Amino acid sequence: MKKLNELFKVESDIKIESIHSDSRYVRKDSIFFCIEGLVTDGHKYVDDAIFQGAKCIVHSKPLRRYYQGIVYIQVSDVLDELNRVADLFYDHPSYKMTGIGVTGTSGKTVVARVVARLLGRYLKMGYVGNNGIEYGPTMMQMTGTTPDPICLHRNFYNMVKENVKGFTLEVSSHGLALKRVDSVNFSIAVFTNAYEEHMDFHGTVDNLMTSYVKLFRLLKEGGYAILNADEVRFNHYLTTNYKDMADHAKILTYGIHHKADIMAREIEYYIDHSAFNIYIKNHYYHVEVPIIAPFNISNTLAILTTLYALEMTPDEIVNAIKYIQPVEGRMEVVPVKQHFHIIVDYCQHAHNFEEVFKFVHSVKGNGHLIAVFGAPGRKDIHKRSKIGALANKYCDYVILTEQDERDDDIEGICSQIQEQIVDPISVIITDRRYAIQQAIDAACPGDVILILGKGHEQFMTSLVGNTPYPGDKFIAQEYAKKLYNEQLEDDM
Ligand SMILES: CC(=O)N[C@H]1[C@@H](OP(=O)(O)OP(=O)(O)OC[C@H]2O[C@@H](n3ccc(=O)[nH]c3=O)[C@H](O)[C@@H]2O)O[C@H](CO)[C@@H](O)[C@@H]1O[C@H](C)C(=O)N[C@@H](C)C(=O)N[C@H](CCC(=O)O)C(=O)O
Ligand SMILES: Nc1ncnc2c1ncn2[C@@H]1O[C@H](COP(=O)(O)OP(=O)(O)OP(=O)(O)O)[C@@H](O)[C@H]1O
Ligand SMILES: N[C@H](CCC[C@H](N)C(=O)O)C(=O)O
Repeated sequence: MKKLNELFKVESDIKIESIHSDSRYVRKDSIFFCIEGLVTDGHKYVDDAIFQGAKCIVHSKPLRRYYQGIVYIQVSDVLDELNRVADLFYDHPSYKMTGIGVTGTSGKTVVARVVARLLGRYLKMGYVGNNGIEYGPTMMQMTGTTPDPICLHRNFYNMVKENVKGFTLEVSSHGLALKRVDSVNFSIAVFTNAYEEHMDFHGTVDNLMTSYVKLFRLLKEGGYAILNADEVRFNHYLTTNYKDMADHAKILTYGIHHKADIMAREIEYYIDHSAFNIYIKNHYYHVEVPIIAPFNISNTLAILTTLYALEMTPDEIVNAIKYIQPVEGRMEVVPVKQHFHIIVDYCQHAHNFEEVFKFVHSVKGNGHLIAVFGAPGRKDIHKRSKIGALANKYCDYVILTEQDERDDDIEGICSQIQEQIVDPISVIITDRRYAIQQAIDAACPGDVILILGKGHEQFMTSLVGNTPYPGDKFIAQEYAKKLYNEQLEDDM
């Protein structure tokens, strides 16, 4: 809690209990920040906020009415002010911890989650990202990736109270563009990869790249920039658009194909693990990880390079590799007793589908590839035909199903995907649970079932909002177990 005159240059010393940018959550004795959004404008909700108990309004446009007893503060950029005040209100919490930001199109969750878990073996760590917010006993689900500054600093404040020493934060390109992390102190910034995605929001590749570069500008003086040597295009963009980065940050690189500080070579891929030689500066080791697919080797290198930046020795890093486990819903192999494989993955973009299909195709031997997936409603509609064409190229059987329908139409979405599927047998089973069960019923020894798109998520977004969903892994595992036991009984 702070007095208003500790947050702004004003006379009023009223005690501020909380800060908000959404009028629907405003509480008594609070500050309301009016944000101009893409859908609506926070300036419209000032009266609601005051009715709910706001005592101070921070705005950029003239307001319709001004009430007695309310402090109005007009600024040129409310988001900048929100960042400054959120950080100050919560006592600069991110400066009291080691902040590790992870950005890029794909792999943020894997890298941020595993780094937090590996470091969590030595000290208290926090994690904020697509799989939720986690520190000490706190575990919250989230629907997005990077929260707004108020949510971030409130959670950082609670982390400091819990004696958390460091955090990993997934920083989306949206989060960077919409100034969600402008007031966060980052000691390490990690880059995974850049694909031409989210164009509906960014408009151009240039805008997307500019967003990613911003994380490196936010690095504290002398912090570490961890770059993927295989991402030649982004590295070029970064060095031409942030020319003096090397004067402010220490740079470390990782790579599978290009020369880097930390490299993986002689990689062997299997359906349930990978083996490779790792080169850390002038040290060399042979390692095995229960992590699958080429992109996850790249993620593993990003993770290990982060440990290196935190001054772990090569021997300590190699020891830490033993504790790497797959992240929930990210190329997660579902343990079943049958002789087929089930993998759950959080494919979001067409390029994710391509890489996952390609990988499974290359390791599955003579088995069939059975895929269960759909596409979300009202989002990236061009993706539908692309993933249909990819399924046509790589799969043997395809079951199209629901995935976050919103106010769209599942049958319609599935049909748009199905139009591109000519060779493999494809069916539409809109009930996702039944679709997964059908795939398991159809599987023979050696086959691989890929259940894509929902990953770890335990909700389904429909017209009425999020409704509970047990999760792809749970449904698959339970059904495979039931089937196995029934077969055992039949055989007896
Ligand atoms: C494009 C985007 O990021 N939009 C976010 C943004 O919405 P917006 O700017 O359109 O806000 P708005 O709905 O127009 O409202 C404007 C302001 O009025 C306020 N308001 C609104 C209604 C009301 O009754 N009272 C009120 O005060 C809102 O709280 C807001 O401050 O601010 C909202 C409030 O914080 C977010 O909920 C919303 O995220 C939406 C749900 C979203 O889908 N975001 C996605 C695209 C996103 O950010 N995804 C990335 C990950 C992407 C990836 O890598 O896959 C992420 O980091 O989550
Ligand atoms: N390094 C990578 N390169 C390409 N694809 C990847 C990489 N890592 C993961 N993927 C694919 O992207 C999916 C999402 O991975 P992850 O959740 O780690 O990414 P993210 O950056 O957090 O994505 P989002 O912003 O959509 O939540 C995985 O399920 C996998 O299919
Ligand atoms: N199952 C979710 C995924 C959200 C992915 C998130 N990264 C984003 O796009 O904001 C949906 O399709 O709505």
